[in-house]
Amino acid sequence: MASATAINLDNNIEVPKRGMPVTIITGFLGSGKTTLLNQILQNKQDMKVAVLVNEFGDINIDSQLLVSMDEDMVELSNGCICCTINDGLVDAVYRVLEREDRIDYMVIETTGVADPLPIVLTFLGTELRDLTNLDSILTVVDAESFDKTHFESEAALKQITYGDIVLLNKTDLVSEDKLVELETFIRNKKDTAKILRTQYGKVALPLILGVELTPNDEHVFAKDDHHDHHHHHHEHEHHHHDHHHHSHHLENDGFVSVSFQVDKPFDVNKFEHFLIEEMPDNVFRAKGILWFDDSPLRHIFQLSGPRYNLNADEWKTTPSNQLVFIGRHLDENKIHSRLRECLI
Ligand SMILES: Nc1nc2c(ncn2[C@@H]2O[C@H](COP(=O)(O)OP(=O)(O)OP(=O)(O)O)[C@@H](O)[C@H]2O)c(=O)[nH]1
Repeated sequence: MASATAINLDNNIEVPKRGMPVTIITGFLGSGKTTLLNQILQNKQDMKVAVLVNEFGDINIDSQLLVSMDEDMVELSNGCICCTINDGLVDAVYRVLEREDRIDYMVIETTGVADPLPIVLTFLGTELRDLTNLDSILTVVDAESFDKTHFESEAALKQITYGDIVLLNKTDLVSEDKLVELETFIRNKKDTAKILRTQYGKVALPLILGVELTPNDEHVFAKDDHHDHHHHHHEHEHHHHDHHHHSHHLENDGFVSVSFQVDKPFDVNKFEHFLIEEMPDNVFRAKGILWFDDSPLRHIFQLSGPRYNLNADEWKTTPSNQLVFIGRHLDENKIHSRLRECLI
């Protein structure tokens, strides 16, 4: 734990002087991590927050959906942060630390299929240990779709095990009984976790930032590290410039991503038909920024489990279509050909 005296910022978040405080946001696909990040950015007041976003997929959709893309924002490319030796992450953190303007806090959003341990060890077990102060690991849980099988994903369970704070999110979609059942499950996995119920990630920031909950000792974590990362066969080599490889990780509990990007608009009726009639069942998560020929607006598409929605806002870039689908055993050719049929 950091022992340094804390400075009190206007919004009462206690930020220690020693090392830049870092919060890691983890949580399964579609649980509400980006939504939480937007809550933080909207309520941070005068605090300067640097954001690192790591996405599973070849296109950065999340970073385009954050409320501010201003200068205090840094984007971490879709590289692999599944490994303990994690130069991309270390470099991105250095870029933040070396900035001339003041940065008070760093928040990292991990991909939904990531085990957070390698990221934690990057902060506690490298030279970053002296420059940063890992404040807490926040785990966002989708109260509607999480159940005891945790999506047959080892990563989903690890995310809970390493969470100092668990945000039980989407409480609007479930009964009190289900919430109590999930809280019991979470406590059984980690009895010290602070559980907070949330809707759309709304939570008072002093409850989640500057809380100094992560033990500042890599040995607490390192005992869990052996079987996961040293003996675990990586399908990909570290071709940091070869995006195609990164979209086909086999180590992500079988989850793969398929991306589609094209500079032509969709016909809205054809796309709706695709959405309702042709969306493969094994797509667990999809998101995109959509361009329809009959609309001057951009449409934000979100699909998570059984639910999807489309919201319109203004284009901030030249219109184009960008979509990412995530699931197990996805047929890339089929998804691409169906989408091409939706184009004008
Ligand atoms: N009903 C409901 N929907 C929510 C809530 N929080 C988030 N959502 C919706 O859930 C969907 C996924 O939210 P995101 O914040 O993008 O989830 P994520 O964890 O960043 O997803 P990945 O980037 O795929 O890992 C979006 O459509 C959100 O609007 C909530 O509390 N209630």
